[in-house]
Amino acid sequence: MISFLMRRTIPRCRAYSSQTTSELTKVEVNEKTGVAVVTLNRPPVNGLNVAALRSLEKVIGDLETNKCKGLILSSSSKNIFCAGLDLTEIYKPDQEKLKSLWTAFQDLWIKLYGASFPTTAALNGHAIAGGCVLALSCDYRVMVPNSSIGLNETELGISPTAWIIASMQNVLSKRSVELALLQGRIYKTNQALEIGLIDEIANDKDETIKKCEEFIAKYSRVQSLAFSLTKRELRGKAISELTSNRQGDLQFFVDSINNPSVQKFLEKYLQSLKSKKN
Ligand SMILES: CCCCC/C=C\CCC/C=C/CC(=O)SCCNC(=O)CCNC(=O)[C@H](O)C(C)(C)COP(=O)(O)OP(=O)(O)OC[C@H]1O[C@@H](n2cnc3c(N)ncnc32)[C@H](O)[C@@H]1OP(=O)(O)O
Repeated sequence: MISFLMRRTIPRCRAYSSQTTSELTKVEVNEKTGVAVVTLNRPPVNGLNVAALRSLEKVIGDLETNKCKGLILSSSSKNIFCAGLDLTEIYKPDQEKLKSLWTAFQDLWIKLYGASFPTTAALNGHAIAGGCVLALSCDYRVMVPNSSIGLNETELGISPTAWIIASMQNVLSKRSVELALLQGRIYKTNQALEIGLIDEIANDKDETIKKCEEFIAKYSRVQSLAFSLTKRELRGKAISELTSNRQGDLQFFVDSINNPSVQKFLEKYLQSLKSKKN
């Protein structure tokens, strides 16, 4: 359990206190503001396996319980926010693990997209596929230059499900969503800003966090209850639709991944990622 001790006398530079929940997700809470920096920590690329997804979900649940004032989602990697689902878990998958993976991703999205407090993504690097979904689930995105963000699922041979489309529609124009998803397009930082996929550019990781703090501070005069009820009104439909069709959504994912042409693509894709270094 994360405890929130408000010691207003703590100097600014020492305000964040480390409260590690698990090695996979580090949590630091600013004791002055009640804002939590949650850092994804699964090197090398923060690939999302079941443990990483569950760890982040638990942290968000704890932050809800403790009436967190805001969340800044960050990464311990130098140049990668999150490379999406762990590809090694979806290539030649164990069927039970595959189901657990998608169920954990659904659970995490429901908590993050529906969080009752302001949420931000401090994108200190690439945010691809599932990594982009995490960013889209937040209320605000700040990214460093020369990074990439987008949903490349159609390139992988699969189609995004309704709740993922809803997350993108929440942020982009209808036209931009169509282009982004149908082309499986990955955007560079400046292109992402142009279409509204991110909200701001920052020079480095520290500045992404500072800009996220500034965004969250804008809510200091907003009543928490009014904030959460309004957010629920705005986002509740997409969440209810997934909640009432979790099994169908899971089956769609499992069938998509088990499709032989998707497996064939994944084999080549993984090889191409590995051979980049040679
Ligand atoms: C599949 C889906 C679903 C159906 C449902 C529909 C919609 C769902 C939408 C949300 C769901 C999304 C599913 C996914 O998230 S699938 C994951 C897709 N991710 C990617 O395509 C990203 C692939 N990675 C990259 O493009 C690059 O690695 C990078 C992130 C740009 C970073 O580049 P770089 O800094 O050059 O690092 P490397 O490429 O050398 O990578 C280092 C190391 O990490 C391995 N790796 C990279 N990505 C993954 C990954 N996602 N999972 C597991 N491992 C990964 C890479 O192979 C290298 O390994 P070695 O060091 O051993 O060579």
